[in-house]
Amino acid sequence: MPNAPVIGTSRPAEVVARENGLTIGNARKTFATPEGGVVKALDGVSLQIRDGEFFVMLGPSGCGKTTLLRAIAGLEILDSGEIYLGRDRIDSLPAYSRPVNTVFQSYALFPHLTVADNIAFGLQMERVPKAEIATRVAEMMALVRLDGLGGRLPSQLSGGQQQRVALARALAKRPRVLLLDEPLAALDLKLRRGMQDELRRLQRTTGVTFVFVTHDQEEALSLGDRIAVFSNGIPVQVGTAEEIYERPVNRFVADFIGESNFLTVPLNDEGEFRVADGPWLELPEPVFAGPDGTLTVAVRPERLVLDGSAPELVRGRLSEVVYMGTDLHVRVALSDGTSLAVRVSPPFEQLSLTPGADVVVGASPSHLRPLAVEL
Ligand SMILES: Nc1ncnc2c1ncn2[C@@H]1O[C@H](COP(=O)(O)OP(=O)(O)OP(=O)(O)O)[C@@H](O)[C@H]1O
Repeated sequence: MPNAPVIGTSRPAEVVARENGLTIGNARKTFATPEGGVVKALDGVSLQIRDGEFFVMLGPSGCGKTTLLRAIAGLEILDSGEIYLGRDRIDSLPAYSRPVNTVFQSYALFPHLTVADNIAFGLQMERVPKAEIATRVAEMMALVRLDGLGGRLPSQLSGGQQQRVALARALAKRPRVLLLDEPLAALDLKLRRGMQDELRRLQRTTGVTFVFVTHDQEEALSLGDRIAVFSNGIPVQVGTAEEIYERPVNRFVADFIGESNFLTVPLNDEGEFRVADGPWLELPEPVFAGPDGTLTVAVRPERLVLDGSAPELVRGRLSEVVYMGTDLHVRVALSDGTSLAVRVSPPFEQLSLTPGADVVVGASPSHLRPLAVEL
């Protein structure tokens, strides 16, 4: 009965997950520092990256992103943990026999080889037949829009074009996973934005799984199907750009991605909170208060309003109003001495927002994010 429905599965979820994508299980890596100390670069990382996904690893400098990328590539050996590609365990394979390829920030092109020869290099090493190499090089040059530049040396190309050669070279071997370590960091802002569009297009066209490391949160939000935010050697949150921006799991994520107001608020017996001398409000979701009876609520400046269009959060006095063209950056001083950042979008002319004016700050409950107490 080939078409009989399959009802349920007795296989554990992790076994099913491992059949596809890239699975990292409890990866640990420490380094001895020259000063005689020890750094935990990876402190028990578990991640499931899906086939054909644009996956971004984001975090501040030193949080372990590059170490994990290098471990996937085989350039770093884990102290413990496992890496699977589909059902195959790859963490004990030498780098050259893993079906992954890496693009570095430095491009690492061969300066004495032409663009076409740079792209062909890996294929020649694998003894791919000549005719096949020629076809694939032409295909790759078209893919990264470098037609006509095959005879040039890297030094005769712009930074953006060199980066395209590096991408073409890495994709020519048709890896299952392409690892990208801050590949756009050396480009100026405008070129960088252009290359981000290009990378998304390349990823969609080829269907290759991209694992992309960056410390630039805007880049991460614009590129990633999903993003892992790293801190101190572990991913603290994994989710879509929207999930991470709108529902950060803790203060670190709320602070690292975008801008947030962090309000320390008391909680009463009814489970309500208030900001400074504002009205008592219901919590949008139940959260435990810290030992001192307070909790932290995060709210984005652009989610606060001054025009009465959302329920009152607190009253205050404008202490600063900065005109930024597309919006106003405003600070509101509260009775308890704290100050709130608020972004006001146009039209703001009727609101008569001048320093010293009394204002009512409003917020919809769904935009208030109580943060779990960090133990
Ligand atoms: N070969 C090494 N020897 C000693 N310490 C290392 C080595 N490689 C990395 N580290 C340390 O391990 C930690 C994680 O480094 P890693 O390069 O993975 O961070 P990162 O998040 O990629 O940072 P960046 O964005 O600055 O590259 C850092 O504290 C770093 O100093």
